[in-house]
Amino acid sequence: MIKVKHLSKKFDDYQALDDISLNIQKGSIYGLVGPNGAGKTTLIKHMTGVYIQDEGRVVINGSNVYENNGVKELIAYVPDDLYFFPQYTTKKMAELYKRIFKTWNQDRYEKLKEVFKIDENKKINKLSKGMKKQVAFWLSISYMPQVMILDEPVDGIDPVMRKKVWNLLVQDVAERKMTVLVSSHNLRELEDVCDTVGIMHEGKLLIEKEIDDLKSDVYKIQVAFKNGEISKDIFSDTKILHKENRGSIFLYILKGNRKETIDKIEKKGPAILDVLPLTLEEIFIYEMEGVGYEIKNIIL
Ligand SMILES: Nc1ncnc2c1ncn2[C@@H]1O[C@H](COP(=O)(O)OP(=O)(O)OP(=O)(O)O)[C@@H](O)[C@H]1O
Repeated sequence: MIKVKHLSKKFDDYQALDDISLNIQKGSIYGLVGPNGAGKTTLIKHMTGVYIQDEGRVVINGSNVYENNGVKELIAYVPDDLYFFPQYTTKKMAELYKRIFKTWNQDRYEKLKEVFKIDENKKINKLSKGMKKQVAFWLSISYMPQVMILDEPVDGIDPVMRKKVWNLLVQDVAERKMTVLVSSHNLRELEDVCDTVGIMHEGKLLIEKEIDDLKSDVYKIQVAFKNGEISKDIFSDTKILHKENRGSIFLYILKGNRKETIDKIEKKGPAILDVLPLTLEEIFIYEMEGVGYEIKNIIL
């Protein structure tokens, strides 16, 4: 559905995107994560046809996006930095959308009044930051887009409304195979909704994986041996992302063949061996640590 092929972009001498390729399947939710300045918004602005790339292509439904109104009509884009016409109310925006988008669904817009509970006659610019985000999402999902591209969609929205926004998104993906790309720093919430996650760093895509694979690939173990030693050959086929010890108990974050490594440890007869699940947030932190983006222990 969405293909980004070898996309590169420089702002003057700064390489903001460096040979990015990614694939998003129809009817799936792709989570784009990365530290501040990684290039997420820049990538999104190429995917929505705002920026023109230096090299590469963005293809949606088989066609290039840039300067292609036919393709852009399929996409709803909720940017991080929202803009609304100064005098417009939500109702007036809905009337405008109705004229612009053939797929506008008035019935849905009306039904979602119950969900968003925002006065549609109030000027949008007079609403709070979180309410503006809600309005942007409400209007976008009411024209039944085939693709939704969302940059920090729940930033500033309260927890109850955030849950409702995610639920609406998941519902449209399940019911009408909408395709979603969402950038967020809220990894706990992304983890619940995404099928695939892409981790960006310094303009590059470090990792792109289905979330289930990502979680089975990176794992945490707690291990202890009676003699207190761990032979190095246990980890010969695996990458140690992180290691620490509390007394004789060692905690490892490992990446690689889980079964082989666990088998090797078990053969050595450990006193303790626990394999613990990792959250997406932990995976992100350890992967970033692996590329030198460390979380230093700061003592104040
Ligand atoms: N229009 C621009 N002109 C020059 N540099 C830019 C421009 N837009 C972005 N950049 C630079 O490109 C890099 C990537 O920025 P971008 O906004 O894409 O990051 P991001 O991953 O979305 O970050 P955040 O999580 O903070 O929103 C940054 O170093 C930024 O300063």
